[in-house]
Amino acid sequence: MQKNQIVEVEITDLSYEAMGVGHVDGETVFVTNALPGEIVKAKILKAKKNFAFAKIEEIVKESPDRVKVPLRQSVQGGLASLAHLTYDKQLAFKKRQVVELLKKAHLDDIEVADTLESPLKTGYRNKAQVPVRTVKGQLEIGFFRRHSHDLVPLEDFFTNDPEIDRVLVAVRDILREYHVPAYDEEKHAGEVRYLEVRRGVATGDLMVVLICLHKDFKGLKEVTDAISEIDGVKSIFLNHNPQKTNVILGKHDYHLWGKKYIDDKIGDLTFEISPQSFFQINSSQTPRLYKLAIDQADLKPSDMIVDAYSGIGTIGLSAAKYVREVRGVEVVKAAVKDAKNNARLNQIHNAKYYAGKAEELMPKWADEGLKTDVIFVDPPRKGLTPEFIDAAVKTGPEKVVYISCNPATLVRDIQLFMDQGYTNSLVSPVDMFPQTPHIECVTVLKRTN
Ligand SMILES: C[S@@+](CC[C@H](N)C(=O)[O-])C[C@H]1O[C@@H](n2cnc3c(N)ncnc32)[C@H](O)[C@@H]1O
Repeated sequence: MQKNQIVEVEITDLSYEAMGVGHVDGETVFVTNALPGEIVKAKILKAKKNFAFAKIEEIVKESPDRVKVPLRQSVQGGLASLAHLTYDKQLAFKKRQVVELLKKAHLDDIEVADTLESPLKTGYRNKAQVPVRTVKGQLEIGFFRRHSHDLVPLEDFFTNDPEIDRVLVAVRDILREYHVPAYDEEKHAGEVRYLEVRRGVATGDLMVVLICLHKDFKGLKEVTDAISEIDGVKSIFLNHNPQKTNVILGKHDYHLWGKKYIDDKIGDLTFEISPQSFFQINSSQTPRLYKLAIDQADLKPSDMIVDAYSGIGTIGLSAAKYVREVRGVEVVKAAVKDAKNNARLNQIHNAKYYAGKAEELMPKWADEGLKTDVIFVDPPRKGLTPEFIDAAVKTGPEKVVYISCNPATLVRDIQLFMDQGYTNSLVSPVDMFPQTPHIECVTVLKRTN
């Protein structure tokens, strides 16, 4: 296959990134937005030695599972790259990904539950970070076209809470009104790089974060005053990111107006969330995810539990009433401060949170002789480290409840726990990210000796 060649190809599978997979002359071709069962004419965009990437020119035979997507651009841009597949089939796709990863690791005897559907299928995101750039002489918000930094202007982001889109558009209009320059990546000049908006779904509180090249700019006071007038906005920050980087947030947040956090609820608990703290994105599904994890832990009043990768303490604090003691560890200091605060706010007195890397604190605790009954882990995509797993096992937990946002590292880590005498019989995918290929799972590892 060669660049710009048009090939006719039958799509036989979906890749983990939700690209249609087909074969031409024994070589694999990945076609954006194509679905299994379809025959498409596709244009080769990039050809490598044994495989190629392509985009659809014409659908010759359409899948009955194809959904006509209202926002085709955003789907192509990767914002919601599964949106062209019916929701039922999205759930089945996610389950199958987990089944196949387990099979590849020769762990076929572990059962995979049906993916737990999300109550909200669109408009579920309680946080958005969108790029700000100048397009045709005007400041725009939108998304970067796939594999590029070309901004496609957008007002309806499809998976965002519509209240968040309302505020994004209102802030965009204020920036235009006060002639604030958008960031220019090539010249490393201008001001606003990204807009972040977070919403406490239970309270309606909205936080706006202007992610900027400089700490201050001409008109910042007027812009802040105007944003504070937007209905529902309770908190405004400036995040300073002076680096030439693709990383969205800089290290420092400057409080501009209002509260220093927003409030939200999970179940009957209230949480204060500051700008850089992790909070589960899909508020409609989070209580169901935590319930599954806590039910599977089968907690006892005498239990000592660890909440590792604890964020603002949501899992440990949700479990605290069932157990004797909770100890949490989290690397982001502001999140640990939030966790301590949240324990106080909810009058929970048996939970302590510590700042540090889980792979460093867990070995320290194990060396100090800590004994645990249940360990909850909820790491980022790269999963756990062997050092963490060794130390966790040393504290003797009967169960390790693993919440994972990357099934590939989950399967790797299940094997590591199995090597240390733990068993696993069921992985439950939970759909936290409808319309995207991202997969969240919950599973429990049980000690056998
Ligand atoms: C997927 S989030 C889970 C947060 C929380 N359990 C929740 O449900 O909201 C992962 C968390 O791990 C934290 N983290 C990342 N690397 C870490 C490390 N090496 N040690 C401890 N925490 C870490 C991140 O800051 C983030 O808060």
